[in-house]
Amino acid sequence: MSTLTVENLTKEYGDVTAVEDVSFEIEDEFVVLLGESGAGKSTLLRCVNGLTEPTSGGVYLDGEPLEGSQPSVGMIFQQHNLVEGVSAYLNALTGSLERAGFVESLFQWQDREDKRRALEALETVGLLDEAHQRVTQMSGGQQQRVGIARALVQDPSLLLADEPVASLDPSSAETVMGYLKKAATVHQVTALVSLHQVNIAAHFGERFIGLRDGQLLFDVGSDELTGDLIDDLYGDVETVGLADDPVAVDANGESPPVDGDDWRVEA
Ligand SMILES: Nc1ncnc2c1ncn2[C@@H]1O[C@H](COP(=O)(O)OP(=O)(O)OP(=O)(O)O)[C@@H](O)[C@H]1O
Repeated sequence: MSTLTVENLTKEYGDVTAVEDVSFEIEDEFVVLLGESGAGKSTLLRCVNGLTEPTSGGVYLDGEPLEGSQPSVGMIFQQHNLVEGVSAYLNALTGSLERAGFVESLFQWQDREDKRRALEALETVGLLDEAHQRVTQMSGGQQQRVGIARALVQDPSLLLADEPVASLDPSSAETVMGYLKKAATVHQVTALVSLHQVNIAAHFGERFIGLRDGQLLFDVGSDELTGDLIDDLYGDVETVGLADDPVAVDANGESPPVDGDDWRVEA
């Protein structure tokens, strides 16, 4: 398990401040990043994985500065970014490219260890039986699970996901999130996942970081995520079924339903 430290992070695009002086530290947790469209979630994740250079502030993994793309950071995108026309297995195997570099990987692909790791990752996401199926013949949810497997093959110590289930129907979204959480747990990887579906966030998150207009609005545990906080986060957006009680657990200590309209923010 690793510790991610985000320290006074600011990112400006010309006159637009996408992320403003955000600080937090996460360790051994499955953390959900919440915020409406334009709140700065993608920019924050891109600064953490080195795709975007911060204007000021820093990002550290286990105390070491994270600069540029790092193999220790696995990323799962909304669009799966898979290699079309080849199998789930070969796509999972490309995760080793991130770890070893392209030329080395051409040789390493003969490496039993990488092959074993790819099959193991596909098993983690429940796709071992489909390992040799072409990804273009798979559903959106299955493709995203291949994306998770690919990130695992990279052997990261930090897993980032930017709206990983935004394009999926509620049932597939729940399935994919279940596998994502399992992947983080089994591989003991700290995870930071941006989501806009509050119901799914409440079901899977262990901690919630809310961004509004680029600023950190809240950083709370699952028993502190209230309807009021969600209202603050989404402003005028109507929330359905959110009480003042914590949304992550009900009176019986149960998580709210993932399906169903209750708990969902209506855009
Ligand atoms: N490359 C860029 N150039 C200029 N402005 C940008 C760029 N990327 C993001 N922004 C701006 O920064 C702000 C935050 O955008 P960002 O994409 O990080 O938000 P978000 O919360 O991820 O939104 P969404 O959920 O819609 O992706 C927005 O005002 C956006 O227009």
